[in-house]
Amino acid sequence: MTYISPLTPHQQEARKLVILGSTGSIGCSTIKVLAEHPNRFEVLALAGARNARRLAEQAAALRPPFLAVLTDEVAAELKALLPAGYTPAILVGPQAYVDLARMPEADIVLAAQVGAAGLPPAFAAAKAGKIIALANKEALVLAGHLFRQVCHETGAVILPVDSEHNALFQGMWGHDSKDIRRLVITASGGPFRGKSLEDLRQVTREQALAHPNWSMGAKISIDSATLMNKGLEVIEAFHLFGLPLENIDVVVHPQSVIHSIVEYVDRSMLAHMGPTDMMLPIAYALGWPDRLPLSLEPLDLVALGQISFEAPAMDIFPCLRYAFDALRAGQSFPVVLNAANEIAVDAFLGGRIAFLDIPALVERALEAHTDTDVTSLDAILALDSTTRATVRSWIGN
Ligand SMILES: NC(=O)C1=CN([C@@H]2O[C@H](COP(=O)(O)OP(=O)(O)OC[C@H]3O[C@@H](n4cnc5c(N)ncnc54)[C@H](OP(=O)(O)O)[C@@H]3O)[C@@H](O)[C@H]2O)C=CC1
Ligand SMILES: CC(=O)[C@@H](O)[C@H](O)COP(=O)(O)O
Ligand SMILES: [Mn+2]
Repeated sequence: MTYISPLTPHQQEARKLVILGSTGSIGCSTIKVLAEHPNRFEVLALAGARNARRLAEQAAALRPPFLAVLTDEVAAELKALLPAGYTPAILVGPQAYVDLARMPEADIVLAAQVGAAGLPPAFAAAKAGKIIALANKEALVLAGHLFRQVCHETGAVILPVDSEHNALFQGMWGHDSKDIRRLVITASGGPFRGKSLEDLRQVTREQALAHPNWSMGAKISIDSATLMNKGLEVIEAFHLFGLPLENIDVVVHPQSVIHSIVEYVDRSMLAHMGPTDMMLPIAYALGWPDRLPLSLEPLDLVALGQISFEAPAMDIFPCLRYAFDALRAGQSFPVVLNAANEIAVDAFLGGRIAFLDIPALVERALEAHTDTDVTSLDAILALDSTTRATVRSWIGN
């Protein structure tokens, strides 16, 4: 397995962090974790994209020497918002994220940008042999096969932040892979669990964004509503943990208090339970192999009363099935799946297509595709780009 840490336990020196996507939902939860452990971490860099105001607030509190944003306009806005006397270097554009991800001084890169834009920096961190606290699941969906090879070559370590994978990692830690029979990824079922296809024709953007248990960014919230999030997570688990796809299952667990389950060869199952708060997996990844205390409210089991499980309704939410199919069909299919999904989700959020057009566009893109070579980052990014253009042309924008 590629995720054995080179760090010694109970390391005393402050770990130097680069936080990519600091202005997002995961980024903000990360900053709350840091506030509870000010002496354990030193922030070298914070990177947002367009939210200059939030980045300025974070930077004013943490004073990192480097900041990054997507455009010159946002950089100018950011500069004007910084406190007097604090003059960090402000880097601009996609290359800035790559440069920060491979900074020699950095111990850990937290990769929390949304979408395929997160791939080049996460890949640069892997090539530079960093410890990567990975929230950006899309990076593994597109290039999991390349990460595996690069981590092996450079000694880079991927510590999963995605709650299910972090839970699985906790259940696998200390075990040889021959001890593990099956990984069971839990799914909330999203805001439309139990709905019929007829019901789904009518749903609005606001209904789709209203996740029953988690507060998250817009794109992943829509992915949860279509079950594409769970599909992406199956592909993520496949690459992270190296088990055959047949040994990875999904079960709907509407309460989202069991974050995932490891089944061992003797058929015992270890379920990871905890509050539905991303501070928990973030702190585990940043502190690993130590476990950092957090001031979260405990899970009140008596108040919770009951937990339940059911099979995912793949006939109503076919995106989950498309992800399994894409992984079986060949290495380039998940790239197409992801690109089509990103364009479709963006169009849905922009009011240009209906909810059920998301799975329809993904299916059409997969059907139109024949397997191509994706053995380099450039080839992956090229396929990502052409798929986006094709799906945009279908939508008509
Ligand atoms: N939120 C959650 O609870 C979970 C999230 N994840 C994964 O973590 C990642 C982040 O999710 P989340 O925090 O919810 O997303 P958000 O939309 O809340 O935040 C996205 C972050 O990425 C930045 N960003 C947006 N576009 C670009 C771009 N083109 N280039 C560089 N940076 C960009 C945003 O900057 P700005 O806002 O400044 O424009 C922001 O910092 C996703 O891959 C998601 O699947 C995984 C598990 C749980
Ligand atoms: C918090 C987290 O990790 C999300 O990926 C979450 O799992 C989304 O919920 P769903 O189970 O509804 O996709
Ligand atoms: Mn998840």
